[in-house]
Amino acid sequence: MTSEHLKVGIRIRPLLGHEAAFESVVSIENVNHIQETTVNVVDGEHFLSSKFDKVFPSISNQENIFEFISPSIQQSLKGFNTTIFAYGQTGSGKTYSMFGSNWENNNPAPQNYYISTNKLTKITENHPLDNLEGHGLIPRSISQVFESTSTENLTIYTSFLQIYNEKIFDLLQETSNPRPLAIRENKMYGIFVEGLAEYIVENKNDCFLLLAKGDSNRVVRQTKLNQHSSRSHTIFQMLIETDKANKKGALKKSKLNFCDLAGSEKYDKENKMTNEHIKEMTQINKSLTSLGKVIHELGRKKSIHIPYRDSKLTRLLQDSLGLSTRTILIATISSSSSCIEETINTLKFADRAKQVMVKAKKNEVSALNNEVILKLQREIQHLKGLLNLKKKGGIQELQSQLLALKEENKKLKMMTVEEVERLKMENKKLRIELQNMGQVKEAGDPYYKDDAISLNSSSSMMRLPELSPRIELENESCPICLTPVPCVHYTQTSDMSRMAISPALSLGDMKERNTLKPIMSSIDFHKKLGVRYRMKDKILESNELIEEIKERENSQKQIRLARNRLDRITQLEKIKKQQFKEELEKIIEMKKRADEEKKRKMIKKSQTESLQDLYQKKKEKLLNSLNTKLD
Ligand SMILES: Nc1ncnc2c1ncn2[C@@H]1O[C@H](COP(=O)(O)OP(=O)(O)OP(=O)(O)O)[C@@H](O)[C@H]1O
Repeated sequence: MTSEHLKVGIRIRPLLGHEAAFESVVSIENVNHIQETTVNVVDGEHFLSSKFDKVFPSISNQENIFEFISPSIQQSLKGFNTTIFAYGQTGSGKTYSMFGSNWENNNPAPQNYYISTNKLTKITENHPLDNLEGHGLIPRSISQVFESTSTENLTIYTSFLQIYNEKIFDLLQETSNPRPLAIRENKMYGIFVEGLAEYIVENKNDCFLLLAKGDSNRVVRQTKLNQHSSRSHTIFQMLIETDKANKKGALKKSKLNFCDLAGSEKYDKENKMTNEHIKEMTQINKSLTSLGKVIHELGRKKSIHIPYRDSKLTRLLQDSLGLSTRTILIATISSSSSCIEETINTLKFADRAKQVMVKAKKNEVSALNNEVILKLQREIQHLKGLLNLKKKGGIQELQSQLLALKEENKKLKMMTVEEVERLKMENKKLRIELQNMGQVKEAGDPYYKDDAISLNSSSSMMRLPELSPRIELENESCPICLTPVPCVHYTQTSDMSRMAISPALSLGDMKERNTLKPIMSSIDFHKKLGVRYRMKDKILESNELIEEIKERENSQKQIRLARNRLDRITQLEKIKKQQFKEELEKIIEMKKRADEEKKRKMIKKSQTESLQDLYQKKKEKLLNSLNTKLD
């Protein structure tokens, strides 16, 4: 384990057209391409001079910046986790540095670079992916990963996410109605995003496609300082796993993260900002403040509490900040006097970041580690089971696999490194076989029906086995992320009675994107990438997701039925209660009326009696008076 400072490079952006009226306030000491390490920001009111690992003048090109991070990319292939950050004010050149001009404005409008037909033809005819000039750090790193090592014995998983308004979204999803994903943590995987698609990539073209796909899904908006300002933080990750053990019998595993942060922004008093824009700005500034606090704490010699949980960004990057990860910060600044305060703030942040110590260590695990072997065996069991089910629909076959696996477990203690490698290779082979099967609709395949609806003629999306009609689809929630469909895992089709699932990226969808044509031109659009999803307690393969979904759907159906029954009983109870209440009210009313009647009768009776009494008395009185007169 080696202890080192977080590496910080400062990139100065040249003055752009809209800054022509302003002067440059940023200067560098020792202006030559090797020793530039001190940057000065000076005007009548401000003075700041700070030293960093490297300061790139505005004339630097993408190659110069890449040279700064390239050794760390190489290290990531040796098992070191590596994170590259771009931090800076909005419009200062973060996305330009990370992605490069080739990738600018994918969203929403095509970039001039590509519309220029001469250039387009030229780029397309030659090797478009080798046109390094317009590539930033991410595409250059991808090229380095694939060019500097044989990937035959590597498995590389790629994911791409954005954090927008404190919610995490998978940028490699099919749906137009994305749903937020949750951060989870467990012993097996550390911190991870549940249900995030991790595509298996075999070459740089696969990676470029994913990068382009994700980039086109990113939220952008026009700000005062940037016409296409990124409004979300993005993390593009390559998870590199070796399939072959090294001389010491160890397998390596490393994460390569590229984090393009959204730019901090000040309230624009001149132009009225929409509520949505203000909300975005507040969330961006808040999460950048959290990042600043975490960096500040990490930079202190004795820190009691590091507030990783204050924002999704810091929580996600928890194991990439200050722990066992090589971290490089590229802080981008504008040299314009109009941005001086923001530039000073960025440099102060970068200054704090350089105090952070990281303890980079190789992520190696012995190939003979029981957990590794068991995990591989379990995966093979899963994959074989899925293949058998697909090929024969044979449960018996699956059971015999299980027996064989138990036998294998007995031999666990006697395993050799070669045998573990064989397991890894078998694992990879099975996954590819399974992946290929997913593309083709096979005759006699129990999962596919001839009349299954076509989702997209150019797409090779996998379909769910035909399910019973699902008319209440709109209210359905996804069994994976438990949010209403459509979501990352489910794509809603036009036919409301069926559902489609897209476990692998449909590259066919990319075909029509004008902006990406030069990059896409040499790519096999019908290729299908394998994908896995990390869940709370396991990893799901693309095909396995179908089983999982069926299972969850079944239990969800049971829950729904039970809920319906309960609802009906409650409803009945309510009706009965109402009826009882009405009956009771009727009886009370009747009793009241009877009482009144009785009373009335009694009154009448007493009135009649008193009348009779009076009559009797009068009669007697009259008789008496008559008798008296007669006497
Ligand atoms: N080093 C550079 N040389 C030439 N142009 C640059 C450079 N850096 C940035 N630009 C240009 O400046 C503009 C803004 O750059 P960019 O979009 O990369 O900024 P950002 O920091 O990512 O902004 P936001 O945070 O708003 O997304 C773009 O038009 C880009 O082409």
